[in-house]
Amino acid sequence: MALLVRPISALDLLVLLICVYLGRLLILVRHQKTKTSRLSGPPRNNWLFGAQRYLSNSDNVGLEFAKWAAEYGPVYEIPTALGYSRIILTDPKAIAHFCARDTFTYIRGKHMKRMIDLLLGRGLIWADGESHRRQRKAVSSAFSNAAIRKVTSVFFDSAYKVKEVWDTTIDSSSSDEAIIDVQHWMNCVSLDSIGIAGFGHNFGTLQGKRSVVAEVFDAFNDLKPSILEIVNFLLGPRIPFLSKLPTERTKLTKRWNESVAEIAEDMLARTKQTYGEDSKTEEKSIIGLLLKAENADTDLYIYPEEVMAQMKVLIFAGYETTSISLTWALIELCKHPEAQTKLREELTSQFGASDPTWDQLMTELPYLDGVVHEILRLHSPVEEAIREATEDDVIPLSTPITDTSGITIDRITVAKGTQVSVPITCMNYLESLWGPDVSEFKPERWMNGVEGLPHKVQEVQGYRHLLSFMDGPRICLGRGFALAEFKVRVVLP
Ligand code: HEM
Repeated sequence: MALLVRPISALDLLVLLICVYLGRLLILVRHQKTKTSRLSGPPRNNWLFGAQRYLSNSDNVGLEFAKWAAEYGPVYEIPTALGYSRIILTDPKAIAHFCARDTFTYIRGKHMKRMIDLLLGRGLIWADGESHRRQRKAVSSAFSNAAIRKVTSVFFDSAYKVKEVWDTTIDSSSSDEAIIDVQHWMNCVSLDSIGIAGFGHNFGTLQGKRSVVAEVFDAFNDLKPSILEIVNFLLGPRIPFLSKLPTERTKLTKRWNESVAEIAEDMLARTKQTYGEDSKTEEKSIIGLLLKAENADTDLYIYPEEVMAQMKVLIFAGYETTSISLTWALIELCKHPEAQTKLREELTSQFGASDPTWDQLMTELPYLDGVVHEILRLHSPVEEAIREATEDDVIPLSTPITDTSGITIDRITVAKGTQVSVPITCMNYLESLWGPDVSEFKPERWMNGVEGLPHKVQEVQGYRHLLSFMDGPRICLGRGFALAEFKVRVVLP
């Protein structure tokens, strides 16, 4: 009997590969489902994208998560792409457990790390575990209170420059009105501040200088996502090669990398020249500390390729977060003239026409403090912290929940590979924590210190019981920098 053997075609190979991929996917999904607690959550209406398409079209993801928390309980799961799901934690004890294990048991997924690598290199935001600990130690002294105290004058200088431009615009307007693009100016303030205070480099955007870095950021924001990008965003975590597809975003990422690398190399060269090998000059700037760390004799060793990455991280992390918060501060103050009056009274009664020092800004202006924290609560620029479990884990809960089989549980099991998330903005919107006035702009709620906050809120760990800067090993490194800049900007509207 003759056996007909057909050569394997490319199509056969493709079908085989797809079958292997889907088979592996099924096994993984099954493994996670059997080892992870069965939690309630919104239904899976779309197998391909799960709830991600719905969330990416939402104006306020925090409110969506808060709505689901009210419906399904403080810990629930949402469907994600290709049959997977993500656990959402709003229970304070569960979040504390998660944050304490951040960078070791919970790390960013492979796809996210690849995207960070392309954009920022293998610096602090990319690193996990011991590598993260070492890098963080190397740069954290640059953000000490003593360091921020020294650069507060930079924030005042930038604030005065903006005030001057705005005064001129208003004075030269022929009518009673003048249109000011607040977001644009807040971007300039943030970029110039991080440049001067962080690296001694003046981007000069407040003086109207063109900055490629700012242009690339603007282009990123204006980018209308192509089909490829949407597919990469939604399916990339499960189909990693999608992040390699050439898109407009990858072109912009390349431009951003080149422009920052150019500035960074220039800064590195200048700083090395200024400090010199044996210079006794005190190192104040972030770049100075990074260079010090580049010397292998110190215990703060950072590899040369990480120095550049760290600089990208600082510009990236410090630029838009602060400018978004500053813009929201001005919007809320415009909507609440009574808050403006209270702020002015507090300032003029204590300091007249002079500028408060860093210490006074931090401790002697309770209403200003309330305004700043209320903005951070209502308009947190970072929406969610998503991680993947590197091992099976058990997360304890402060409030028992009922799983889908009707059993009451006071801890949940999480299988290796499961996505777990802290929905930062949602935590700030939960009526169950903050009370019925949760959506109101009320600086007064911060006036009696953290003891004045509702008891439930006090169960949340983190800076002032807010997760806007996250918590644990990845808590925002620049929070002191951001708060000082924020307060200076709000006292000089
Ligand atoms: C209002 C302003 C800011 C907010 C709300 C904010 C919030 C955050 C949050 C939530 C994270 C953690 C993200 C995650 O774990 O996924 C973070 C990380 C970080 N932030 Fe900020 N940030 C602000 C301003 C700044 C500024 C001005 C700088 C620097 C000058 C900065 C530097 C960093 C760095 C370096 C990290 C990474 C820390 C690590 O992975 O160890 N941030 N920030």
